[in-house]
Amino acid sequence: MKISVIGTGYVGLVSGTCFAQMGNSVTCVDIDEGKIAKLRQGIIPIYEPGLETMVLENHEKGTLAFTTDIQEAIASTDVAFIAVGTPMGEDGSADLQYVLAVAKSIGEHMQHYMVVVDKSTVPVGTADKVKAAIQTELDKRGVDLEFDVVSNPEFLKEGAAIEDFMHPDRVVIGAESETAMQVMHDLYAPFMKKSDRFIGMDIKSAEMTKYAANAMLATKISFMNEMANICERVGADVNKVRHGIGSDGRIGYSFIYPGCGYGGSCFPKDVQALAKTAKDFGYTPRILDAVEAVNYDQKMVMADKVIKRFGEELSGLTFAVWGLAFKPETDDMREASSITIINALTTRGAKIKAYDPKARHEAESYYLKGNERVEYVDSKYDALTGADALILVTEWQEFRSPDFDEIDKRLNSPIFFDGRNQFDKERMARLGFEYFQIGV
Ligand SMILES: NC(=O)C1=CN([C@@H]2O[C@H](COP(=O)(O)OP(=O)(O)OC[C@H]3O[C@@H](n4cnc5c(N)ncnc54)[C@H](O)[C@@H]3O)[C@@H](O)[C@H]2O)C=CC1
Ligand SMILES: O=C(O)[C@H]1O[C@H](OP(=O)(O)OP(=O)(O)OC[C@H]2O[C@@H](n3ccc(=O)[nH]c3=O)[C@H](O)[C@@H]2O)[C@H](O)[C@@H](O)[C@@H]1O
Repeated sequence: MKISVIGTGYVGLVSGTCFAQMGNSVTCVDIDEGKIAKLRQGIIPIYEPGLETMVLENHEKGTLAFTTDIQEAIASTDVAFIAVGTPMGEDGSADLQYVLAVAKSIGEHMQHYMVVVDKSTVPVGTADKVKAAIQTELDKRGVDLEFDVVSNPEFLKEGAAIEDFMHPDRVVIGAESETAMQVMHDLYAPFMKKSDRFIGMDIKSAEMTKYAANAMLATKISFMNEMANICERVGADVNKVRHGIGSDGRIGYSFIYPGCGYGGSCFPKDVQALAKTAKDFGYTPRILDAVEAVNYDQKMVMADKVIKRFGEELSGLTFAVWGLAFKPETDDMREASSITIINALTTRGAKIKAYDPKARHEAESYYLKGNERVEYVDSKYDALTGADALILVTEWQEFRSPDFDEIDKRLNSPIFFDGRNQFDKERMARLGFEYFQIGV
């Protein structure tokens, strides 16, 4: 099939590349000229395992093209995906301006029947708005063209995006017409050779499915963080409790890791957007509000432990921070807990020596830009030299079996704050560390 993917970010670039990998002819469109110029030169603007090789291969083969010209891209397109951002607006709702701008452009340039697929995460009812925006432009042009708008929420995780897209748990499609449903089934069939995991439904339910999935996952995390905070106060160990409850198949082990809060571009904004939708429709979403409130506080838990140990005034102290990205295997720092922790400590006068395998550029150029108390270093051990304690924020694999002698040697004293509960507290005590975890 001939496919256009409009919006070449984490979702658009991964989706477009995976569709090309399956033999489709794909054009990725973006308004960011710098991004498109880089991609044309074979420079991948984000870090995502496995993505670079696949982009380069398909770009060379001619199955994956990049452009800023939406008119050219959709001229011969069967299916156009909208994969632009839906950031959080000031009142918590999803900002649809980018989605509707793309819909308008599609209406301005469409030449034949097309399936327009909304892959961005959007509130229930957005497909109707997309349809109306396209129709308005067609009416202005005085042309009578048929098109279908379909909802196809994306469930990939950053850091495992290629794997998730190539082997999806499910493909959810909300469509009104049989033709569109069939087109989407044909497009995704190669990704579901083992078993058909295609779930067709009405559009509103598909839109809602995306928010329900993210809200459920965020709820599991906030629930577990709340259990951790209770464990800590009553003298229990949340790591043992996690094992104890995860073994129940009804609960399961996934997404019950306590930590210093969830970040990323999706859970924080999607939980709040769903809560806003609920309120707009007259329902008070008590669970969603609590999930968000627990997470807001959780991002401060590690900084609070540092403050409790060293005092409110941190001038003259230096802390090594391992991990800046919101999770391992990505350079994405949107809503990362590291931002809250670092800002809380530097506001109290501390200096930070930070190391992240991939997110340094994002931190330096955007998310911690201007914070002159942060120094970036090129290795995890360099961060420790002369520091008063180590704070682990993101559990990259290279932090899992560190050389504890080296940590001990380089730190002023062996004090370790572990925001992702990576180590056994008895072992850390034997190694001579003053070791702080979450929920223990
Ligand atoms: N990042 C993730 O892991 C996931 C994101 N999503 C959802 O997918 C959507 C996209 O998210 P990301 O890929 O993270 O966003 P992103 O911010 O990485 O990328 C969005 C891209 O759209 C481009 N864009 C904006 N307006 C445009 C226009 N009029 N024409 C062409 N390009 C335009 C931007 O320049 C940017 O490159 C969001 O709704 C998000 O909630 C869904 C599942 C996973
Ligand atoms: O809509 C989206 O954008 C995506 O949001 C999440 O994916 P992502 O944000 O990339 O990463 P996750 O692996 O879900 O992690 C999110 C945050 O939760 C935290 N987390 C995760 C799991 C856990 O047990 N505990 C925990 O604190 C992570 O550290 C991270 O900060 C969902 O997992 C995807 O299915 C969804 O498509």
